[in-house]
Amino acid sequence: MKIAFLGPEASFTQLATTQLFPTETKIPQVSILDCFRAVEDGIVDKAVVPLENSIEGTVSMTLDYLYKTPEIHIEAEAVMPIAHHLMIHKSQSNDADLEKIYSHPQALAQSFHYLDQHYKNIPKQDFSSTAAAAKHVSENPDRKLAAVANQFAAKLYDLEIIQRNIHDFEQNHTRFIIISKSKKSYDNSGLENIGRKSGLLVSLPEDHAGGLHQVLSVFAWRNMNLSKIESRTLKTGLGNYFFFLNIVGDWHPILHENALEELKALGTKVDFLGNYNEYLLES
Ligand SMILES: O=C(O)C(=O)C[C@]1(C(=O)O)C=C[C@@H](O)C=C1
Repeated sequence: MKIAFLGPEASFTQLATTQLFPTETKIPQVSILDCFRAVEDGIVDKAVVPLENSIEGTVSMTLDYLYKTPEIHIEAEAVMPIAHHLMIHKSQSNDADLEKIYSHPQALAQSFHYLDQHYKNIPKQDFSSTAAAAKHVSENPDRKLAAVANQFAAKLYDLEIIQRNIHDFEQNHTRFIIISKSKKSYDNSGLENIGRKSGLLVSLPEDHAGGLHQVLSVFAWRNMNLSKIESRTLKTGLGNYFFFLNIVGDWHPILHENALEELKALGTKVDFLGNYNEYLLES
């Protein structure tokens, strides 16, 4: 089996993928979009992508491509603690006169206050992943560059960590999802299972008073507990959104199927992403 992930080696997504699929063939991708494409085109069986971070919120690219590719489902979720470190090339003795700090936009955002306090005037530049940023620093020994990445990237790319744990809040976790075209759910008794949930994408037919209330009442009177509701722009004009919803627990074949039917009867477009396990990974 082939698994795509947002690479390169030593990205946070790779750390998650290795715990979820220790023995499978893992194929790094340059972007989240490439992970979706690899699944869509059948180049891989599954992919692992980040969905949400406890400091910075939703990874909007993942949500957008879940919406755009209705044939792709979620097989499982996995939550992993995230620690960011600031690192430079070993040939640079210190952080004086730093030229630039590179990282994935999520990592820069998760460390925003630290970087603002200590490196306010140093330009920050987005990179496709934290590991790609670390690799770039390692390939430019003569420049005064720094990266925000994890300790495995520092080791792999032979960089010096000059400040540990620079994320702004101690509790920093990222939720990853396994995506595939199969409607199966991923099961792994070797990992800590922390719950079960379903994912749904819902868009309303047109903006009208009480539209969202009607959608939510479908779940409320059936006593279905929502753990997340997020709106995201449809990109068809200001004020047009779709909603990503999580429902806690197992999928009840009658109660839940009826809920889907009722949502459709309200004129909403519903994409059921799956009923799946949530695991806790190690950092
Ligand atoms: O850049 C990486 O290393 C990634 O795996 C991506 C990613 C993300 O998109 O959220 C994963 C976990 C961290 O939150 C920071 C970055």
